[in-house]
Amino acid sequence: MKKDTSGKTWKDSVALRWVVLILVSGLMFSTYWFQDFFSGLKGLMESELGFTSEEFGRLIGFTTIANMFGMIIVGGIILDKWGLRLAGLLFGGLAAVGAVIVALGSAGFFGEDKSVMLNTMILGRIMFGSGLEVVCVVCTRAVVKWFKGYELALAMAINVGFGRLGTALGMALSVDIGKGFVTPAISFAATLIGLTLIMFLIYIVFDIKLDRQVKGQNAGNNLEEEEEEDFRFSDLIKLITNSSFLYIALLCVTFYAGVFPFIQYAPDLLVNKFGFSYNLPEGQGNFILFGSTNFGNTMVYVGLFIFGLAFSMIPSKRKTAAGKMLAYLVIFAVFYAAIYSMRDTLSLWLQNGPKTASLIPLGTILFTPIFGNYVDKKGKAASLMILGSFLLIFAHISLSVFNNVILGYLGLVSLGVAFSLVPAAMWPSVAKIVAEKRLGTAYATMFTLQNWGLGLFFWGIGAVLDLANKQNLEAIRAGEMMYDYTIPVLMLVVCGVVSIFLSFLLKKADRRQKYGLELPSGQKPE
Ligand SMILES: NCCCC[C@H](NC(=O)[C@@H](N)CC(=O)O)C(=O)O
Repeated sequence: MKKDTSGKTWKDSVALRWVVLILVSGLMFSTYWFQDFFSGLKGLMESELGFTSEEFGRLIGFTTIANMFGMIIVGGIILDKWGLRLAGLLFGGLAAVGAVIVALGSAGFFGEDKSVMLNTMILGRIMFGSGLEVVCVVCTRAVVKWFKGYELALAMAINVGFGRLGTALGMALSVDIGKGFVTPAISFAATLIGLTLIMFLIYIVFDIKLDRQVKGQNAGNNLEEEEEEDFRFSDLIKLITNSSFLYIALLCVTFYAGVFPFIQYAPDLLVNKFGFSYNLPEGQGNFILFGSTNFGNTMVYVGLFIFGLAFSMIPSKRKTAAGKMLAYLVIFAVFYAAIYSMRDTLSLWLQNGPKTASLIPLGTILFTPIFGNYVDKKGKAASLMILGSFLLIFAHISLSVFNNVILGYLGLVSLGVAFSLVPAAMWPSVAKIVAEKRLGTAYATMFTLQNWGLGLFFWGIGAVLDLANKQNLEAIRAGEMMYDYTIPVLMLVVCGVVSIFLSFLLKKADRRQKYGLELPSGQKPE
């Protein structure tokens, strides 16, 4: 093979970096899809499989169990020892096998008794959940490896954006994909993980090449290879005794416990509380599905939108003010035309529970990079976490105690904004508090704690829902009454209140410890 003597590596090429980002983000897309798509199927799981709300909650809650007891730490250690290629394959594979077991369990492959079906599906979800979180850490590491020194914050936001897209599409389309049945929707979601594992295999080829190039460069320049530090328990102790890290880790638990579990129940809440539907009227509103008459139009809009976006991203030095204005104009016009031409479809979508709820993660794809950019340029990360926690409280109050659909929409919007603000401010702040070589340990610790909150509320909302509606369960199952979601959602207000408290403590600790969380990226406190 010819030796590259240019001194450049594949990560110095913009095009190759973005190809790598797409290849790696595939696994984020499919695992987030599988994590969240059950939310659109809750009604169907009750009517087809006979699951209660508690059983639905148990099924999604158990996804976190292995992670609560150290699976992510084990994954982190394996990642340190074997590298991200093997760890990605191993944990991506585990997620895929778990997903297949869920699909087989739901089809009655292991037995048609309800408890056998539920337990085998739970087993599959536990395996899937163990893979999911380590996959998230592997993807973050891969993005850092290729984008450090380049567009790291943007790449991270886009990587999480792929995950959110998976969540949104999984929620919105699973009922249509299943065509009234649970198993086809699960099989589709499991197949997605398999397909994106193939994308990861292609990524491995790129990764091997980069490693060889870097090794060659280092040998040529007589440089030592940059060693990443392995996971150490002493690091963990150091981390949790750092008050800023402790507050941000606890905030990660309470904030995400108020969001991810809610998303699993949001479509069902909209159906039961505000009279939304689970299904669209026959043959209408599915413009996004392949083969529909509007598919061509949609693709034209998507193409133009990408063109505008790409043009606006050309560095300002190489672009005139008029060019910049033109790019924004293209984006705005395409957006307006798309919304206008899809108005009939959209009004149908806004009466459908899963599709309306999917707008929460969909909105974050746009807003997270915008807030991320604000944090990079202006700082104020701790203050934005306070604001995000406040919006979380507003969202849950307006979706629980009031019975007004407009307030309900406002609640969903503020939840979407909070879900963009806090992650955009939180994850770069962790990188300010923790030294880069300890970031792997920091993420693994935060995700482990986070899984305790998630597990509790994934299950807890379903269990409290059954409990609060105990007198009417028979009538609800017979379709004569609706679930009352007031108490389960009101519980989540507590998550918002504790989050505000923690973000204030974080801001105060940062003033003392001087990590510069309120300052723009790269600026250090005096
Ligand atoms: N660079 C870190 C990105 C984390 C994004 C964050 N994901 C999580 O918190 C995961 N533990 C959740 C999961 O995988 O289910 C997010 O905002 O999605």
